[in-house]
Amino acid sequence: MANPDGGVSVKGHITHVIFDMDGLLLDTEKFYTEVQEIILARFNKTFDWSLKAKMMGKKAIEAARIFVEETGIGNSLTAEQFLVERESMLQSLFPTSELMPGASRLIKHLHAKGIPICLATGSHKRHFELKTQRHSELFSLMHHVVLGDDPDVKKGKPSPDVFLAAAKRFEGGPVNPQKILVFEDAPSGVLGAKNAGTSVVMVPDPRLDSSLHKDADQVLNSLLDFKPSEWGLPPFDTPTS
Ligand SMILES: O=P(O)(O)OC[C@@H](O)CO
Ligand SMILES: [Mg+2]
Repeated sequence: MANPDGGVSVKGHITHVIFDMDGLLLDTEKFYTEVQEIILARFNKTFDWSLKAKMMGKKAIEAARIFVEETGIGNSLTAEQFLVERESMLQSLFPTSELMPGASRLIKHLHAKGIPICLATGSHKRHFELKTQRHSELFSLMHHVVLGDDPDVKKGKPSPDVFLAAAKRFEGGPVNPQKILVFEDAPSGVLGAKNAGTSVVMVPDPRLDSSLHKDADQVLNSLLDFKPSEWGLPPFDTPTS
């Protein structure tokens, strides 16, 4: 559980780290929000953060079904049609993806200290490639990447599938989930990681209702605020650690 002051109540000796991608390492959630607002405007409806919270972190088709059902537009637009409609807009936005604050510093630090790191995202391969094309050097530091369309990921977050597949593929895996720390921004992702038995640091968008932080072991405003030593990980070399 998260402490109100953002402190750690569950300390563990972490040896491996799993990163979420969208909204955690890359500032891509804003693209989904933008295109969903455009589509809903056609139906004279508005997109809000309670719906956003239900969609984020999920596989594309799962999020699409939630979108058409919750907004009540399902009779006019199917989940499949919604995905087609948003695709051309997303394809032009994704290559402009930028890193979230502190993402590069943390990935490079853990890699330099020999901590095995990997990625576990709901994004499928085609979108992953578009989003990371300007950041291939950084993402190449990941030991492996598990994508939403991976055959081992039968169900998207909050199912533990993507995290269990990620834990299995580390050198000498499967790694004991108690030794793994997951970084997530989405409520479904935090729950998926807990369902896999790992510890979770949540870095939520400030617009997300704080009641949705409750399953995380630690809640931070930014990756820049992460203190590796609180989790038994090597500290940053700079004084800011
Ligand atoms: O699991 P992440 O990397 O957040 O990706 C999910 C994404 O498809 C949008 O929410
Ligand atoms: Mg995410």
